Amino acid sequence: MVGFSSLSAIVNRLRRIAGLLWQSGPSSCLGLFGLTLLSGILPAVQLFVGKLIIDTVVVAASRADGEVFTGRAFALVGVELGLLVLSAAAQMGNSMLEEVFGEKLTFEINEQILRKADELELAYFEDPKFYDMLQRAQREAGYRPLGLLSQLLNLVEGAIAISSLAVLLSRLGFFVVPVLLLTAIPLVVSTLRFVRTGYLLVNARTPEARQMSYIQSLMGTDQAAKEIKLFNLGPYFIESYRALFARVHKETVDLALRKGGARIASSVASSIGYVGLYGYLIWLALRRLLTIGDLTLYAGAVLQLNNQLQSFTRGGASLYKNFLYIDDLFKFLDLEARLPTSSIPAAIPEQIEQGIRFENVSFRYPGAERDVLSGVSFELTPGETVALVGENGSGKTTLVKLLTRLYEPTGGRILLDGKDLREYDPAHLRELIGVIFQDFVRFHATARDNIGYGRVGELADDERIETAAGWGGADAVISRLDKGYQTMLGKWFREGQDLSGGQWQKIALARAYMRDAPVLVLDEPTAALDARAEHEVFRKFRDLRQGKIALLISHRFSTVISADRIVVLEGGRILEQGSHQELIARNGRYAELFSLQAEGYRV
Ligand SMILES: Nc1ncnc2c1ncn2[C@@H]1O[C@H](COP(=O)(O)OP(=O)(O)OP(=O)(O)O)[C@@H](O)[C@H]1O
Repeated sequence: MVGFSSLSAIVNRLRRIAGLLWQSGPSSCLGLFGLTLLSGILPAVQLFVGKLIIDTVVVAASRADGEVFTGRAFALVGVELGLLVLSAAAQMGNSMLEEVFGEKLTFEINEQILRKADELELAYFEDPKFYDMLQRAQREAGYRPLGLLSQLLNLVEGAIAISSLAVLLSRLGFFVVPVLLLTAIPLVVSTLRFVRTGYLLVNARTPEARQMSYIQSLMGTDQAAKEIKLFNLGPYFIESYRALFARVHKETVDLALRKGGARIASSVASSIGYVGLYGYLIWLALRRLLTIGDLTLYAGAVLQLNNQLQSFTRGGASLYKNFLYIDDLFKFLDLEARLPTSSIPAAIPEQIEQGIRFENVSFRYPGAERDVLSGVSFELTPGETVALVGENGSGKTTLVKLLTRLYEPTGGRILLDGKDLREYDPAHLRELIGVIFQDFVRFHATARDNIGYGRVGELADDERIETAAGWGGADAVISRLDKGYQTMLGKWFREGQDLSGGQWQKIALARAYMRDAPVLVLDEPTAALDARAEHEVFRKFRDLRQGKIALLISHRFSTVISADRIVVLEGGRILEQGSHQELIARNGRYAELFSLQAEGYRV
């Protein structure tokens, strides 16, 4: 069967699920189990008391000393009432516990998903297959575990009820239970088969489901709303949504029709068994081999057993279904971080002495067909500002991703003070680097937190946050906000205030400075800033970079000029490097790009 190659795999899964349930609430688990046992036994006990009542009534009516029996009959009715109340209380307790426990369980699993997403490296987040897995895991976390739990309990309850009814019916004849079991087989087989088909279908169309949720999120958030309205894209996206739905819906209809047909056929088979046994009971009663009480008892028991078998099958199928789906969750939770790291990481240097050296570094994105960096060698020394320039797609940002160990070079190595970056703990290494990416994040959080996230351990340090804001030029932006640093930024949450592109960039820059790290990486840090703000940012940057390693990526030559050294990348290779004057004198690609830009300013 899908996903379960062996019995040991099933046992493993069961153990894992049991562990999850237990971890989420041991007392709830025990409570649910106890109530389930009770609910399982009660139907057979009720039937049996029912039989005793009828037999007692018959005796009371037919004998002279019937009064004794009448009292007994009423006492039994009292017992029956008690059983009914107990059964209702058990069911109520069960559903209450399930509701409360289910929420806790869902939370536990969602938290595990978040932890896993945090642990996995960037490469996963750039792979569509990862999103399929994540989508499946998140979809399942909401209700599968609870479904699984309640089905497991229902099944236990059903098994107890079936066994107790089987014991009752075995008094009638050894063949009764086997007949009912045999006629239930078609139902079991077809139900399990369709569960598997349904699962395969849902999994196969995860990409379509993701495309649909992408359209939903596009049309449901502020980021895209502007362009969607301006380009009148709404009807187009809605039409795409419809087309995707039509594709998946057709398959759903086909499956439902096939499922319906098979269900009718298997129901006929199980009805034949039930009706046959019912006829047999009538025949026994007519031959006075059964009392009226017996007839009522056995007829009820046959009917109940038949129903129980059907719901047991359906419950088993749902359990199997949840088992399959929950396997997707476990597959996601079992993903392993791919970054090779040393088991005994090297100590991060207190102060960087020699600097960072790229040695013949090559890189190819996972699944890509060509290298985006090849044979890149250059150095970054403390106290020096290096600017990376190059046309779009030449590999500048990729170099930063390698430096920050968001990716691993596919060839060559990067050394920090003579040691390969792989020898350091990635989290510790990243603490050395303050970085702003060109696609920085606009956190829908307070201005204070937006900056403080740069060093989350210092989130309570207002002074540090304000200093970083000053360095990034965000202080002036924040002073104009209604609630200053406490202002919620972005429009998603209550009282949120949105900022302009340049203002957001200043906040992100402050976040990078919050680190006060020995390595500063600024990838297009001023792309959204006006000329005055840009000038100010670089004036401050010159003061701040003292003694630090600073790597600057920019298309603006006004920014690049001030760097100590400029490295020109083209097609993933270093074309030339040197100071601005040296490169201009060389009259190569840098000089060409520089004069192109300078020409743009001439009138
Ligand atoms: N996650 C990715 N997966 C596959 N290819 C990628 C990925 N990110 C970037 N690339 C490719 O790698 C190349 C280098 O991209 P990179 O972002 O490093 O360029 P860049 O020099 O920073 O460009 P820009 O000046 O436009 O910011 C490009 O051809 C790009 O298509």
